[in-house]
Order: sequence, then C-alpha cells, then structure tokens
Amino acid sequence: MPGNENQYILTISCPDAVGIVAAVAGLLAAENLFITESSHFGDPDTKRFFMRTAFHPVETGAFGQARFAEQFGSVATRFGMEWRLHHVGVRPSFLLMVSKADHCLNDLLYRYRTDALPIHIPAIVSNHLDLAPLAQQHRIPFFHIPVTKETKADSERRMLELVEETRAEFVVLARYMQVLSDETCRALAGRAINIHHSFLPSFKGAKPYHQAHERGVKLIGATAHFVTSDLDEGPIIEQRVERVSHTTTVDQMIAAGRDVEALVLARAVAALAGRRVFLNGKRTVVFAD
Ligand SMILES: Nc1nc2c(c(=O)[nH]1)N[C@@H](CN(C=O)c1ccc(C(=O)N[C@@H](CCC(=O)O)C(=O)O)cc1)CN2
Repeated sequence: MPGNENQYILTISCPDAVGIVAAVAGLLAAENLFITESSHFGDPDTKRFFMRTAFHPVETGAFGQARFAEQFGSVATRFGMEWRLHHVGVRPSFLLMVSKADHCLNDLLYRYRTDALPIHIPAIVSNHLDLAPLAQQHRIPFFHIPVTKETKADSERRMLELVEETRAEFVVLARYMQVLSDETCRALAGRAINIHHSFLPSFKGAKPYHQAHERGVKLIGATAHFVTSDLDEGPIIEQRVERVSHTTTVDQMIAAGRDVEALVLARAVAALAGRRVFLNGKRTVVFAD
C-alpha cells in the first residue's frame, strides 16, 4: 500500500440512478486503479446520490490527473455528476476565526501540531486580541479585525480578502461570536462551518447554556454545522451530548460544554479534511472514517 503520495479520493454527487457504482468502478478498473475504500448513499427523499472512493494507481507514477479527468468525463456527463479528485498528500486549508473563548482553537491547534489533524492552517482571524499569543506560539499568522455595527461590512470584506489571499478552502468559526451577513454567507456557501454550543435545534443564539439551564434539560451538547444566513440553522455535520442534572449550574454546564464543543468541532474538521462530508439540501451526508 503506497503512502499518501499516490493516494487519491474521488467525490461524486449526482441524481440517483441505476449503474452509477458499476460505471465508476468500471472506469477505475479500466484505468488500472486500485480501490482501497468506497462509500455511497442514495437519498430516497432528495433522489440524490453521493459517493466517496479512495484509490491508488497499481503502477506507481502511472497516474495523471489530466488523463483521469479526460477518461472520467464521459461517466460524469452520462450521470450529470458534480465530482472532484483530491490528492491525499495535499493538506486542505482551513482559516480559523475566533473571538475570546480559546478552548476550540486550542484543541484544533494541538491536533494540528501533533499531526492528528492533517490540515494546513494559513491564518487565524479574530475580532479581539486575546488569542494572538496562542497563534504566535504556533507560528500561525494572526489577523485582528475588530467588528462594530459601523465597521461590520468593511470587517467582513477584509476577512473575505484574507480567505482569498491565503487560498483557504474552508473557514471555521471556532467560537467566533459575530453573526456573518447574508453576502458573506453566500461568498462562503458550503465551505464555512460553525461550532454552536448547544444540541441544535434547541437553544439557538448567543447564550445557549443559560437557556438550557433555565429549561432544566438533562443533556447538553454541541453542534457543528455549515454557516448559512439563518443563524444556527445550517446543515448539521456533527453533534454530541453530555449528561447533566438538576444540580448542574450554568457555569458547570459551560465548563462541561467546552470539552464537547472542542471534540465536535475537531471531528467535523477531520470529516471535511477527509472529504467525507457532502451537502444534501438542508442536510448532510457524512461517511464514516
Ligand atoms: N450567518 C451566521 N453567522 C454566524 C453563525 C451562523 O450560524 N450564521 N453562527 C455564529 C455562532 N453563534 C452561535 O453558534 C452565535 C454567535 C453570536 C451571536 C450573537 O448574537 N452575536 C451578537 C454579538 C455578540 C458579541 O458581540 O459578543 C451579534 O452578532 O449581534 C449569536 C450566535 C457565528 N456567526
């Protein structure tokens, strides 16, 4: 089994139909490509089909992405596919956005530093200076973009410029506590995710633990979701819960929630980096790792 240098991941989504898997596998076989892992799902509601196939060329060095695109093109056209080919050796790039809370950023940076999360982090952006030292410790460029009602549009324009300049593929709101405008959400559609500190759809908004405590819940949680104009309504990628009781104070909920938020966000970033996440209307398809 070759290392990452010869591993590829093919991701496909298209209207569901008979013969898709056979056509894809047949093309890969014809190109002498060895499938190491493959997952697929057809949604009976959206009538949409999703497939993720990992493969490597049998003969090292015999594979060309241009030739693959040429050969695969006929299959893609026949089924109306949206498809992408990802080289496993190329680390996807995630621009991180934070405010003052450091637990999600700290966790992502630890996994990045220890190579548990094979990604590239070109920049950390914040509307406060509190987390600049953490970025400097990891030698990651830090950009302070304050946000007020008056500067919001310019601040978001600068953030989008940084996404372009750093060529970040994804944007992660790692407890970034400003609501992004519709325009910015459109610019980042399908490539920006947020960690919300509740088990959505319960307790949307800025203070979910206070809402949870007031409601007297017995489970708290966290949700990683795509960012859309509708606050905390985006398609869900990952969720997790933690048991609490009548004795649990709001501060204890916030403390317990930190670990849940950090884990949920790290799992969502890992799933995106592994090319296992697909948008499926208001929902997602997330293939297991
Ligand atoms: N367009 C979107 N932007 C953001 C989303 C989203 O789903 N869509 N998620 C939030 C994160 N978040 C909850 O997870 C959240 C953050 C902030 C607020 C809020 O009301 N903020 C106030 C300002 C608060 C402050 O200055 O500290 C506001 O923006 O007026 C609600 C929910 C990130 N952005």
